[in-house]
Amino acid sequence: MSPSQTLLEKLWKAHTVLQRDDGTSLLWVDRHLVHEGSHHAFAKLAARNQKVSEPGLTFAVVDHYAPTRAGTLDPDISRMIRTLGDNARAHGIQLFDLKDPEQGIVHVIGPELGLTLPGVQVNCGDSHTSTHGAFGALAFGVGATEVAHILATQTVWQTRPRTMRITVEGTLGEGVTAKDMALHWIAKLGADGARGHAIEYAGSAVRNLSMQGRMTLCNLSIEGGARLGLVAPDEVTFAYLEGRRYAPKGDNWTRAVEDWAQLNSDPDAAFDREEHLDAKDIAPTVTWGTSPEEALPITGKVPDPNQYDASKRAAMRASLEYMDLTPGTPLTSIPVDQIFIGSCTNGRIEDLRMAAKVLAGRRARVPGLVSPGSARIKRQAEEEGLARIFTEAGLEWVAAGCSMCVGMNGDRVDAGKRCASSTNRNFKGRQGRGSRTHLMSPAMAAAAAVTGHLTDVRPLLEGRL
Ligand SMILES: CC(C)[C@H](C(=O)O)[C@@H](O)C(=O)O
Ligand code: SF4
Repeated sequence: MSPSQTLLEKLWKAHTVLQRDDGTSLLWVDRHLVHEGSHHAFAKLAARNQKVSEPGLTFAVVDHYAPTRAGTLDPDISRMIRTLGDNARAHGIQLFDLKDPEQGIVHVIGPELGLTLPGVQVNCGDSHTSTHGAFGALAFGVGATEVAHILATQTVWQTRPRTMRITVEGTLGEGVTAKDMALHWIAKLGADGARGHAIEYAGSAVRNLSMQGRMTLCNLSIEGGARLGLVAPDEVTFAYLEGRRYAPKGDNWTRAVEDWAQLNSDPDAAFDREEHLDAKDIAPTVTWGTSPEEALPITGKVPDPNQYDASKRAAMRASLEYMDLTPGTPLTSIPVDQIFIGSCTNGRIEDLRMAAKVLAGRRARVPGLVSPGSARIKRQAEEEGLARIFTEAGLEWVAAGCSMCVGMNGDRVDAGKRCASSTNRNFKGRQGRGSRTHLMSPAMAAAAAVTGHLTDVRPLLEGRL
């Protein structure tokens, strides 16, 4: 009998083509996803006169620069989009461009198309590739040099991360979501709390999450310093994938599900680290600073650096200054200028449903943008009447893409403005030079839209506000 293994160890072994003496493994890549940022890698390939070795396993997606409104494109933006298309056509790669009915953010459409499956290795030149781990896929972001290596060989050299398990037991309260679970653990362990580790999420609170919630959780693994996130596949995973365009069909489906059901950590497998959380301790959480770890329950106050460890004070003061916040201010008194709902973190149908539940029959006091994660989600939200709820509330309903998560397509937050955002990064200038970002769930962003300041969504959901 082989010794007990964690899910990561099983996946790693299954993809190892060869191992170097220093412990680095050459891994086989089953799905290589490329977005506009791949142009450096394609240029490297061209300079060496190399071809893409597995064009059938490579998929190109326009997302970072995707315009979300009609109108003339900035020449630099259209050049980025055109370059991706040219590279895809030159190498015979399937392209999901702006006109494709399946267009969207790479980490949203991979799962929607059934390209992301349990047990496969997914790589992309993008840190939030960790999202796909929600399916029990070995999925991690790589840099430009590695993208070129994968294009040329369909393999990547990688050191195996250490293993870590975060177990969350219990039931999340009303209005508390996977986003809050993620911000909660990152606040507790720190933005590099999981550095060098692959996190497997387990426990009843994780099992009870939908695939959308699991994707949100795995997406944010990176913001806590982890290399990747994983959730062992189960019935919820299989139900999500069945019938998807690239998912196995017929007998292959039946056989695949039998195999996938084996993809879990053995009961007595040892992890390098274990963390345990209780779902009932998790409140709707918002960030107040410029790192995802600078997060607190919405019922809290802007922290006073003097009450924290000396090693933290300088960074906290810098965050407070950038965010223009005073210690002791209740978080719910912080006014916002605008809101954004979207991104690969929280731009899926369930996220939009939650936000719409808060906004239904209400008016937003501040402007805001709602950008679905994909064209498919956009159609679904329109059919379900969610889009109408957003526009009737006074928010702008736009096309799919990374949009205001990173502002590369021109959807930016102006300098000095404060945005309640369903995204994953609140770094200085992330949503535009001088912009101030408060991260939260889509429901919480919707609540902030209704009141014009950071707000606990729970009374709104209960109809008490
Ligand atoms: C532009 C891209 C490479 C980047 C990433 O790696 O994640 C972006 O998607 C982000 O979220 O910051
Ligand atoms: S939506 Fe944001 S986090 Fe996700 S890939 Fe795009 S820029 Fe990165």
